[in-house]
Amino acid sequence: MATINFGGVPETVITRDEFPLQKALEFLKDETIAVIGYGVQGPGQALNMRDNGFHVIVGQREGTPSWERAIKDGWVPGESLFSIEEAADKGTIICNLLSDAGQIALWPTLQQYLTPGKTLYFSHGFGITFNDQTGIVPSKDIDVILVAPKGSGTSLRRLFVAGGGLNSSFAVYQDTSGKAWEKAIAMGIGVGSGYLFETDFKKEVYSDLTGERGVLMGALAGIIEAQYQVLRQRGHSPSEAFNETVEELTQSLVPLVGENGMDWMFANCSVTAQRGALDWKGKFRDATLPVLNDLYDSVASGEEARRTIERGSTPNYRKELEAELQEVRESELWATGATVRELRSRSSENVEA
Ligand SMILES: NC(=O)c1ccc[n+]([C@@H]2O[C@H](COP(=O)([O-])OP(=O)(O)OC[C@H]3O[C@@H](n4cnc5c(N)ncnc54)[C@H](O)[C@@H]3O)[C@@H](O)[C@H]2O)c1
Ligand SMILES: CC(C)(O)[C@@H](O)C(=O)O
Ligand SMILES: [Mg+2]
Ligand SMILES: [Mg+2]
Repeated sequence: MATINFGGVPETVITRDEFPLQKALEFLKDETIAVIGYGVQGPGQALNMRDNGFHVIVGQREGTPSWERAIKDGWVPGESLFSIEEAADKGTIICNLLSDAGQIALWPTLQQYLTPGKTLYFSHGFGITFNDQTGIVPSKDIDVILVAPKGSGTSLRRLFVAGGGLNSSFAVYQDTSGKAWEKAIAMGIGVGSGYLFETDFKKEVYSDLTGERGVLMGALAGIIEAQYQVLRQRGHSPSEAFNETVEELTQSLVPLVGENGMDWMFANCSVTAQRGALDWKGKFRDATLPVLNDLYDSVASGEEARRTIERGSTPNYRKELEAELQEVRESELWATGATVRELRSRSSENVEA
């Protein structure tokens, strides 16, 4: 463990220096890690752990697109790819990576295989924190741990393949073995985390639901739509509106923020831009603070969980989602985006040629 100063606040984190992969492998050498669910996190975590040398099996519903994808990824039916029930039976660490709504439906099944001494692993505090709605109440004779990568499973895998790592939080909910804390860290290292910071199940789910509904996804998508609309209504072309709203954000300015911070991005723009952005930053913060507080209240009251469960449990959910995403994709804004991306790849081909 290392105590590191985060903007003046000391925090304890774990990196691969304090907990090397070899130590994680040694710690989990007798465990069979069963990754249940092969959606987005499932593949990222299962493949990273397999490549890191852990004993991993996958449990997924046969005949689904995810089952076929697992085969393409090298999981072998009957050897390392099983039905959910069989994998849960064989596994000693059961990674519950079904969708959060799917976890509710599958809980009565999964529960039967969580015999004393086994470990139940989550990548989200959702099921446990909102167990008045999910019914997920584990028995007292198992360890219950969490490792939550702070990003998409796709990024978790891409960064791992590129030799990097995605930061994750970790938490222990139940420690019956006396080893749950190290187990969680070893799993965190195994799935390819950069550094690990400790949390609890409730803080993980409150911050995660706020982040994805807020700046990371919901607010980002909303503010982009609003600015594009203003520019279009004031007579700007789709190219101009899209470039000034999205393309420059993703291709030029946000990478600079990621590389060296907000002030570095500001420092690399004109005085005109810096002055205006610094003047307007406060207005945007003040305008959105009440919305973000409403959002946090809605998370903390369980309302966001209720809506997620209600929508995510309908049999038509995937179809309805696809219709919503299609509407986004086919809007003028994002259709312009597709064309701009196309032109982007053409210009990089020209550079390579
Ligand atoms: N998507 C991410 O990158 C991400 C990031 C961090 C944490 N998480 C957490 O990881 C967990 C898994 O998320 P995900 O996005 O990979 O899930 P997902 O929505 O992609 O679903 C995962 C799998 O669950 C299966 N499934 C869903 N309902 C089912 C049911 N009723 N019966 C059987 N199988 C069912 C699906 O077939 C799919 O293979 C969740 O707790 C999520 O909050 C996800
Ligand atoms: C990738 C995210 C948004 O960080 C995750 O929280 C999710 O639910 O998919
Ligand atoms: Mg989330
Ligand atoms: Mg998240």
